[in-house]
Amino acid sequence: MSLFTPAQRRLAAAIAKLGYTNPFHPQRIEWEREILGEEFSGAQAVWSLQLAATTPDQNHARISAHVATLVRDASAKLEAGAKAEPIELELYADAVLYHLFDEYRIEFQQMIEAAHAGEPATQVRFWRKFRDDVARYFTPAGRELGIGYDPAHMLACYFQFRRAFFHVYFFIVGRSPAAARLRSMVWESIFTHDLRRYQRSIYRCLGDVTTLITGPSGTGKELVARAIGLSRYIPFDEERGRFVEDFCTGFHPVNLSALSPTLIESELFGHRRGAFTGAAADRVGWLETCPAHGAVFLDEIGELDASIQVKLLRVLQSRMFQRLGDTVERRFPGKVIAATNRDLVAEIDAGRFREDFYYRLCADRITTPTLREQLDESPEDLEHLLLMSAQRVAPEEAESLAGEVAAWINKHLGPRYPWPGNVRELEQCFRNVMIHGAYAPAVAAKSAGDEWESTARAIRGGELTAEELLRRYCRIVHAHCGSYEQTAKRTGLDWRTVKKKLTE
Ligand SMILES: Nc1ncnc2c1ncn2[C@@H]1O[C@H](COP(=O)(O)OP(=O)(O)OP(=O)(O)O)[C@@H](O)[C@H]1O
Repeated sequence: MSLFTPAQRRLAAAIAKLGYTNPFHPQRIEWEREILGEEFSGAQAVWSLQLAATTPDQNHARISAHVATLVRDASAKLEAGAKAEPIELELYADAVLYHLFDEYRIEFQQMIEAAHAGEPATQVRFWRKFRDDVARYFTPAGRELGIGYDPAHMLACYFQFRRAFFHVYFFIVGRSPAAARLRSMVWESIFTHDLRRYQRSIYRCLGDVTTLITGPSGTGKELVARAIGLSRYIPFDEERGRFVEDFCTGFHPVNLSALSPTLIESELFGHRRGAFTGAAADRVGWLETCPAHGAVFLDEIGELDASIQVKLLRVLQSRMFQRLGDTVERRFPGKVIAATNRDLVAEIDAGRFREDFYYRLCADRITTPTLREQLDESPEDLEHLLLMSAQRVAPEEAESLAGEVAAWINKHLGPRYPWPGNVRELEQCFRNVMIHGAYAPAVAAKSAGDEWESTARAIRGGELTAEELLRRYCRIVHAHCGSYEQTAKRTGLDWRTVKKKLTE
């Protein structure tokens, strides 16, 4: 007896693909469409938070119902003693994994929300039930099917997927392809592009890989770092029925530009009493307190003193460090996430950033898009982001408040305003308009806007030479991107040419 009907087999094959797809990649929508055929509804190109949505996403609920029926039918056959081909068992296992993830979605979500409200997120009350469910599907009527599975690892992976989804979906807002690419990149940074391989083996070592986030100020680099840091794999201890660490306590941001070199060293490496003037007692640094499954976030890494770059290079290379004034070798067990709005390539060129250090940082790179870039692709994101701000302060009248601020922006700043301070500036603009009924942009912002207006006028009048046009275009793009590297990428020029155009 075959485990599936031909239609079920097709469904199981599609589910196996959907279950392992990056949920923030447009491919996911294609699989959903393939599975649901005429039942598919909606035309969203990418999956993003619908702040003003009145109807929930129906596709997911429909697929879940199909998978539940498929799993129920197949497991009943297996319980009745049906034999299945290895390929069928593989498809069955994938469908069960998808189904169980769905079944426990709410429990995981509740754990995450409770953790954000201050409760420890280690104890798993539903562990025994989960383990029994897994056994029921994978050893029907006590029969070994030969499907290799470890319920504790499954639980750890499920919790990680749920956390990653939560931190990426609910916090990185925007419907533009640029925002979608960012969410997709963050997901890859957590799970790689091959989720099966990640679950099999890579989950053990991804903490050794440093993530470097670059992008202009106010574009969400810390948001991205937090999403990655709070979504690390945390093993589940089945003896004690709890996760070995609390994910909420595993993210340590250190703003390197706010501290003197000595303080940075002391914050990161710790010190011994008397190591420097003012070191009255021993101090344990972040590299030492960071849990094995946590992360230290080094913000503004481009500002780091050369002598500390050397020390950190050693940590990234060998994972070993010493407290200031101490000779004992200690091990850093966590992950490093670094961010900068500086153009590190230009910094290397200027002799301010070590090349060898850069190559230790750049194994996993993520670039955050400017707000202008997002609005160029999806102008309605302005209102969407304003809605996010409005919901924080006045949820009951968020839509009208966001609409009012959007109208003010369109009237007074115009739809082409460059937003040099990015989403952070938009948030400040929102507050200013809400409080004072107006917002005055900074001088730099105005001049970037003026540059655009005067260039547009000159183009319309056919007044510019090709040289001057390129120079001005580079200046406008640079005002949006904030770095030579990004400007070069956007314009297709070499970054040295960009630099020359900007300084001519
Ligand atoms: N895509 C986004 N979705 C939602 N909020 C965002 C997004 N990008 C930025 N923000 C918000 O903008 C503000 C600034 O973000 P964040 O501090 O992460 O920026 P940053 O790039 O680290 O800035 P800096 O380089 O100045 O440290 C935060 O309130 C953050 O929540």
